[in-house]
Amino acid sequence: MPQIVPGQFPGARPRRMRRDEFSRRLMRETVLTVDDLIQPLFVIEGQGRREAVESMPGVERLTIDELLREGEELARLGVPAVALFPVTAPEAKSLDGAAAYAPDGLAQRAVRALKDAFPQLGVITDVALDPYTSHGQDGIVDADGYVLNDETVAVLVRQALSHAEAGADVVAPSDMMDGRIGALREALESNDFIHTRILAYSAKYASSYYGPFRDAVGSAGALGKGNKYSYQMDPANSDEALREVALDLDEGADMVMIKPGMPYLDIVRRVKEQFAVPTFVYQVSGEYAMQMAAIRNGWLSEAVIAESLLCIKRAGADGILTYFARRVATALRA
Ligand SMILES: NCc1[nH]cc(CCC(=O)O)c1CC(=O)O
Ligand SMILES: [Mg+2]
Repeated sequence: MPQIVPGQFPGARPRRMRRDEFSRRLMRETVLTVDDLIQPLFVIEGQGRREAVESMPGVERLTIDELLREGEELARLGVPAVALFPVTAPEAKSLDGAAAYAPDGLAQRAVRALKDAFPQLGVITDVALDPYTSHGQDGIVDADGYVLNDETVAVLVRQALSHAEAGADVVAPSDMMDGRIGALREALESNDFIHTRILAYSAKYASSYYGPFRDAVGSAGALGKGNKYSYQMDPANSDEALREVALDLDEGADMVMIKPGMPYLDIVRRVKEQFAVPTFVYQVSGEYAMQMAAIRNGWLSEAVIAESLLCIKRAGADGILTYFARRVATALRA
């Protein structure tokens, strides 16, 4: 079909297809649906309480009974899964993060309660030690504060097994230790948790967009001026992400994740093109905070929410962890 008509201006009219809604709809390549959404939720001890997270307007920390209300609504809306992030009281934190694998810990109780009440709602748990360590790092540290790899992986294995025991459908290591996917897979297999999926935070960058999350789980104070540069990736790198993803897939990951989202969509595209595996993106707390701040100031329209998620999907994401999940699912159902 000749597109350019020689000697005529304009030579082609791509606007023809954009003229009417019917042809815009027919040529639309990407559609955001409820099936693409995962809702992260913060869990606290207690009963009948919701605490606002100041740097994340509209996001609350929930006691388990309130978590069940939220789970009911998300299940009703058809959101496929939630990702749980427990908040540990300062007195329960320790150097070795041992509270992470307590069989009756907050995370483990939250998983049990959700799976009992809403078996069809997928439950994803966070495998990492930062909510449980007194120094706010994702692992065990040596005398110089360096996060020890293999010692940390041993604890992550105990933590993941306690989540699987509680009924978690998916364990999601967000720590970036080397070799942890292989260790988790082997431990799950040899303990008969053959159905437990692993969502690997494979390319997790040392990002300043995590600030509001650290406020939400209370790891910001513990971490202080510390940073996570010795295990999370340098935002300058892209080839390194491909290597991390390749290793995690070899070690037995079912799904891989890139985090944060919007500033890292080139990574999402490279990963999806190279590996063609289930690829997830975390639209992180800072991305949420930025958009909410601008919307609340009247500087941006709330249409940016759906646009940002659509663009993440267009880049190659099969699913998105987003604090907007419930809001978007509600709008999509309307
Ligand atoms: N294991 C820690 C963890 N798990 C998820 C997030 C960030 C999520 C967000 O910002 O929304 C972080 C923060 C960090 O690495 O310091
Ligand atoms: Mg790795």
